[in-house]
Amino acid sequence: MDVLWLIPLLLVPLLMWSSGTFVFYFKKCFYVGWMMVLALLAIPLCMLKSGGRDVENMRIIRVLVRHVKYFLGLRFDVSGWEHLQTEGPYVIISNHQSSLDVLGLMEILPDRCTMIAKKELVYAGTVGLICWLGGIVFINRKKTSDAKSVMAEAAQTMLDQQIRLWVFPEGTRNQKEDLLPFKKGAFHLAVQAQVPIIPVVFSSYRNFYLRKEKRFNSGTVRLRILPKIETKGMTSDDISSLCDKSFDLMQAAFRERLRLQTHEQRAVEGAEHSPRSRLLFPPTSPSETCLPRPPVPLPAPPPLLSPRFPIAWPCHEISSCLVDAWSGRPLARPVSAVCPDPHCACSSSSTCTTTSSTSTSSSAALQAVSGMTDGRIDACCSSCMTEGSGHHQFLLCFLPF
Ligand SMILES: CCCCCCCCCCCCCC(=O)SCCNC(=O)CCNC(=O)[C@H](O)C(C)(C)COP(=O)(O)OP(=O)(O)OC[C@H]1O[C@@H](n2cnc3c(N)ncnc32)[C@H](O)[C@@H]1OP(=O)(O)O
Ligand SMILES: CCCCCCCC/C=C\CCCCCCCC(=O)OC[C@@H](O)COP(=O)(O)O
Repeated sequence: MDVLWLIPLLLVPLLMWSSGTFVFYFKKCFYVGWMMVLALLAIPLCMLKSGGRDVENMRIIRVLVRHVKYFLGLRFDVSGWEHLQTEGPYVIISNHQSSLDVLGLMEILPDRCTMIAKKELVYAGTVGLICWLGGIVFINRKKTSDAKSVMAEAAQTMLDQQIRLWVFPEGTRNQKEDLLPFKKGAFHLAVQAQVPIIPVVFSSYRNFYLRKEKRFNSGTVRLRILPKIETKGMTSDDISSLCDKSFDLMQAAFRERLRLQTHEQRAVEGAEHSPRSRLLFPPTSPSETCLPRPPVPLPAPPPLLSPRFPIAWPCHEISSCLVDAWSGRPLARPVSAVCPDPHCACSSSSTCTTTSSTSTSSSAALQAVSGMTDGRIDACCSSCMTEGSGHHQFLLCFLPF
């Protein structure tokens, strides 16, 4: 009889190992259940600390939620911290893909910051109660006039109590490849309070989380905090342009990251198909460069296949040639220069050559175009093009020392 209890214990790891769909539901249920438990723990702590609804309770919630990412196999890589070093109140806006956004939000949540949320959330059991205790402002999205007056009140409270507010201007969850058009509330809020807006872009979750396909793997979310947008002196006439400007900035950052993710995914898939050679493949379409490129050999990845190895991309497609696959940071700068290599066959039918040494002529070429001196040219010739003058140009990856 005792042995029967072992069956579900064995079954769960077996299903986790064999079924992606099971992993998806298991992780989702765990997430919701565990957040409910954490909220239950947080309620008495918040009551003891503040005696009721208070934005300071967000500190407790933040501390309690920070470890949840480890259970779900998620990493958060944050850039632009300096943009959050702003005194006083401000409005943070970010894209909204899933309830998992709460984990990223808690990674960077500044002090005295709470959120605007749909009113339905207040009924979400212990989570609803903890949201209320954390000072979350609930709005009725179906009644614009109500939402407007609640937000006008929130603008005043921001100033009176030095509070920061986090708004999801898409107004709903969105897992498409592009952001949804922004609602105007966040911008009215910032202009009414005359406080800056700090945009935060979450990278697409599609590499690890696909709701429709029922996939929930491990993955890294990149959070990019963008420079603040001032609203001092703006009036309601400026709302539309402020909204458009914010949207354009965030959309550009989201798309740029998505492009990198696509390359990363392709490179990883490529590496999986060719584990011994670890080669990167030329661009997908021959028209992307003027000549076929040789595959660029990658250094051996460390044991256990950590993705921390440089990947060479077609330089002309993105703003950096070599990207650290782990952090996404550029390792090298692409520079357009007249080809310094006398053997470079950019002009004719054969392939572009690559060079990994610093030759005098290439240094001179680099200095001429970029003023950079201390560095090494690597993985050169990602694309070559013939200029009107007949000079053959190509892109160099410049690795600063
Ligand atoms: C331990 C456990 C821990 C748990 C932790 C939990 C953390 C929880 C995190 C929770 C995360 C939860 C996350 C969530 O729950 S996300 C869902 C809830 N959040 C939102 O919906 C926020 C974004 N929405 C908006 O801002 C909308 O604009 C609102 C809802 C306000 C109106 O919606 P509507 O659809 O109507 O939008 P519209 O933009 O077409 O506007 C229509 C007109 O109104 C004008 N207008 C708009 N606003 C204002 C204003 N303030 N003052 C004056 N005027 C204003 C506007 O200019 C336009 O006029 P015009 O320009 O066309 O003439
Ligand atoms: C009485 C029990 C009710 C159970 C309800 C479970 C509620 C979820 C519980 C735990 C999840 C953890 C934190 C959730 C906070 C995230 C809120 C969220 O992401 O709401 C979605 C909202 O932004 C947009 O809603 P729609 O996409 O328009 O829809």
